[in-house]
Amino acid sequence: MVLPQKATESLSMQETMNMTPSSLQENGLSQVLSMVLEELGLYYHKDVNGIDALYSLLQAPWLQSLLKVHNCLQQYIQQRPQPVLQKARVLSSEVVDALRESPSSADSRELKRLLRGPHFKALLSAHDMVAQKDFEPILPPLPDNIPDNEEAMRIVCLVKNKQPLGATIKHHEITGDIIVARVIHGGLADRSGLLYAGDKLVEVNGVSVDGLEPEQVIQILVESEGTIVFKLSPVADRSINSHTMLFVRAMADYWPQQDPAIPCADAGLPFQKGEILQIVDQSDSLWWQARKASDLSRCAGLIPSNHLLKRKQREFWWSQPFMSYSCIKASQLSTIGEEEDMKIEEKFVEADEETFESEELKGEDEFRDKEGNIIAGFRRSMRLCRRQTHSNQMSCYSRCPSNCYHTAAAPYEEVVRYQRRPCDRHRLIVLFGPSGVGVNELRKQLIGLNPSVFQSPVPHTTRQKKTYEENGREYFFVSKETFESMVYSHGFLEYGEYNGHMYGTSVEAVKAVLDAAKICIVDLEPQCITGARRHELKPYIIFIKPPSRNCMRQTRKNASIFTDYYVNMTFKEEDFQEIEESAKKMEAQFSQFFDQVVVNDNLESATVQLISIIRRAQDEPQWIPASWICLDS
Ligand SMILES: Nc1ncnc2c1ncn2[C@@H]1O[C@H](COP(=O)(O)OP(=O)(O)OP(=O)(O)O)[C@@H](O)[C@H]1O
Repeated sequence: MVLPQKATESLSMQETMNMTPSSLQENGLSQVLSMVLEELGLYYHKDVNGIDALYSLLQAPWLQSLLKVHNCLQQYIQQRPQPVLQKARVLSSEVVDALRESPSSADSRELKRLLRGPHFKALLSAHDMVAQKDFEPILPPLPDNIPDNEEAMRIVCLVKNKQPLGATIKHHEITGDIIVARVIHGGLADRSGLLYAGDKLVEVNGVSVDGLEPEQVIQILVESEGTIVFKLSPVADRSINSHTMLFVRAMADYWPQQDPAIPCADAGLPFQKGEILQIVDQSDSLWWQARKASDLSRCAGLIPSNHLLKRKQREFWWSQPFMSYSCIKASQLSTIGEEEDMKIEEKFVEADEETFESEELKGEDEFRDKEGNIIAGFRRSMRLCRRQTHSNQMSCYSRCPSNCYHTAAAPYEEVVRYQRRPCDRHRLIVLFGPSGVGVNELRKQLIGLNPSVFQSPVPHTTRQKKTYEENGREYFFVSKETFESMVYSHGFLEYGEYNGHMYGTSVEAVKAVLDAAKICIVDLEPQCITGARRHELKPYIIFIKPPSRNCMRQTRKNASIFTDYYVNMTFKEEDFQEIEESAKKMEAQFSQFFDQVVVNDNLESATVQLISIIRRAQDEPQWIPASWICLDS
């Protein structure tokens, strides 16, 4: 790396710090940057932590170019540029004509290509419109009957178009005057820059609002066409809105039209769990303004503040009649009583719990790669343990059949855009879905197709090692005490008991896969998702959704369902029904955690889709909880 020479005329770091903002602007940021670089040069050989990275960043050509652009723009901000000509578009066409007739060269060809580009043409057209002050719409002249003593009044003319005005009004609590309650960020009133929250409304289109109700004023606004003229008494102490931009993930649904408490339902922003919102105004402690990250061009809408939405959730939860139900039915889980009613066809292989762990079944219980090596994480006992735990834990007492609120959970989760660097661990990939939808099959497909990229963690168990097993291959075989101490230290993503033995997927086993630079794929029960949402794993959660009933009938003709007591049992209508119902409940309860949803219709296409989603999850920017980044640093 070439270090800069210390110029004799440069300022020291201390002098740089002492520069006033105006002197900084005069000297230009790039000059300051070169001074910082020189100063860093002095420390370069002193082995100061992180100096190499900072040095290369400051020297980066893109940063230098950006600074040049910044300096040029800075000049224009101060000078208020005047257009040199008003018909740049015409001039550009003339230049293209002239170039056509002149001898061809590489430069002339490039210039022609640039000038004929649609973006460049549009830019010149925009330039001409600004230069000619060709602004639409033309506002009418101010009324000339404004009394001289009304200098404290402001007359605002807004041209009504199809958009709403973007402001709400209300009675002042003490004076009873009609005042602007709030101006919606990005709406017509906000963009005009002429209406502020707290302004007192005096007249609308020449009609005095004195003694009118806000609804009557709104009626005048609704009925007026074209221009609306407001006469306002400006608010004395206008609060400067700092407009802190914050992105959050909605952890609950909100429907303004169903909320009687919202100040203006039409100004509300409906949202669903999992949607990313940009909060643009938090100046009101009860009603924030936000817009959806998926459509930042729209004007903002009202949403309940964190505190208010939490209160609403609690109130809603308590207002529901009590009823217990299992949020997610343990699919295909049969009690002994139910089993008696089941018609067992001859071809089914019946197996008891012991048989599942017996030597005879070990072959079909295992999943091997092309070389015949065992691939961990697909053992039947582990899956049965999960199912039993699932059935024991998932009996969720809820008062809201369609929407199981966690009253203590925050309704918004702050998120940031995260781009994994190539040197970072891969993100953990979590697949989940109703039992029987094909989560394991898809996991198998992914690992089978590319075992050097995808891997599942090796689970832990307290059961005895069999003669053909190896510690760390099928399972990590540990004592009950070790297992329990791992449970107490939150060392498991999921764990449970089956047939008197403990089974679990440890965080360390997942980290071991990630540390080997592989992509770790786990199949988790939904109730384990919150526990898996850790900064060091940065899980990317994919919900595997069943296709339509018809599609399941068609595609699962030769598929066999995995039950506690039977292997190779074909799907029945009630199995499909249970899968559908479980999926609906999972979506209602956990959709706020979904990063993606994949419909498992055709196995091949669902696998291809998953591979592409996983690649994007690792290589492209994604929204993740801000706390994961804070904890990282
Ligand atoms: N898209 C598909 N088309 C056809 N068959 C499928 C498809 N996806 C899965 N299957 C089959 O459906 C059956 C159940 O799948 P799988 O065992 O993966 O379910 P699961 O979601 O892991 O549930 P469980 O853990 O209860 O077994 C298997 O026989 C599997 O091969």
